[in-house]
Amino acid sequence: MSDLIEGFLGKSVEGKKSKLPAQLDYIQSATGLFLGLFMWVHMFFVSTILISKDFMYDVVQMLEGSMFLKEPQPAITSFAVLVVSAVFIAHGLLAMRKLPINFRQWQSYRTHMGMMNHKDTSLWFIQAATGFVLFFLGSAHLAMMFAKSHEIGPYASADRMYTDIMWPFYLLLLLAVEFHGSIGLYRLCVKWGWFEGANAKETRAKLKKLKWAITVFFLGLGLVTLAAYVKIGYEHRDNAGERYERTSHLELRHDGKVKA
Ligand code: HEM
Ligand code: HEM
Repeated sequence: MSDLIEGFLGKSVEGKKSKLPAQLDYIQSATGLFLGLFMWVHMFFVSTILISKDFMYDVVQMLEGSMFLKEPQPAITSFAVLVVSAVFIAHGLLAMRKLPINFRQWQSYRTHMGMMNHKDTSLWFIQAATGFVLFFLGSAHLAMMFAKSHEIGPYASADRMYTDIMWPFYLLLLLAVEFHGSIGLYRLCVKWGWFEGANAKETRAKLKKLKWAITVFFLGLGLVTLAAYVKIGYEHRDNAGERYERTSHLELRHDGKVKA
């Protein structure tokens, strides 16, 4: 009954407003923070190809449990994808509350943005637009990684980029996620007053510089990594589909021994 009254009047029987919007905002920030930090770790894993094919191969095997299991299990990757997807979906659903949903709201936002000419308001626009792109491309990537977790490796990933012509998809995803993620983390710091210190204005200027440095670093790293996969895919084009074999046969086994 009390739900019904609140549903009609927007207030509880005692006249209090629901705490739910604030709680939803909190969950949105927490999921955003998780995804933002996950993407940093993810970019380091993916860019191991820049060190060597063997190194990327070893890292993939390790993430598939080679240190503990007799045989590496790609199902572990699929499980990790499910966990990340759950957070991704929760974040996307909650974020949708913030998007202008009809022409009137959209017009009003644009007018305010133009009149205020305030950089942080314009940043929100970039975040909403890149979030919309991520909704499609991010979901497709996660579905692909879930279904093809056994096809991750120096050759399998590179063949996907070049022979399966997935590099334009990854280029768009990379641009969207890097801008969205670093703007998001910056906005999180401002929103919750993290690292505020004595002079909030000064901190905001510093945070903004840091945000740009992080965007440039991860975008640069991502582009070089993408180029490396495309190059390997191009060189491997006549043997696309063939799996990578380690060049040196030193391998750390699940029992802790080194196999030659
Ligand atoms: C389904 C795809 C996604 C959509 C639709 C989406 C959309 C949004 C929107 C509209 C906001 C601004 C919310 C506000 O003004 O309060 C936001 C915030 C944020 N997003 Fe996303 N996003 C998505 C995926 C991601 C991913 C993959 C990351 C990781 C890089 C991420 C990280 C963040 C962060 C850190 C925030 C700041 C949270 C806050 O202000 O409370 N998002 N997202
Ligand atoms: C547990 C979940 C995830 C796994 C296992 C995973 C795995 C991978 C792998 C193996 C690649 C290399 C290319 C390939 O083999 O196709 C890759 C690239 C990429 N992923 Fe993910 N990914 C995950 C989540 C995400 C999420 C949530 C996003 C952002 C929405 C994302 C964005 C990207 C981007 C932008 C690239 C290209 C990076 C570059 O070339 O520099 N990934 N991912």
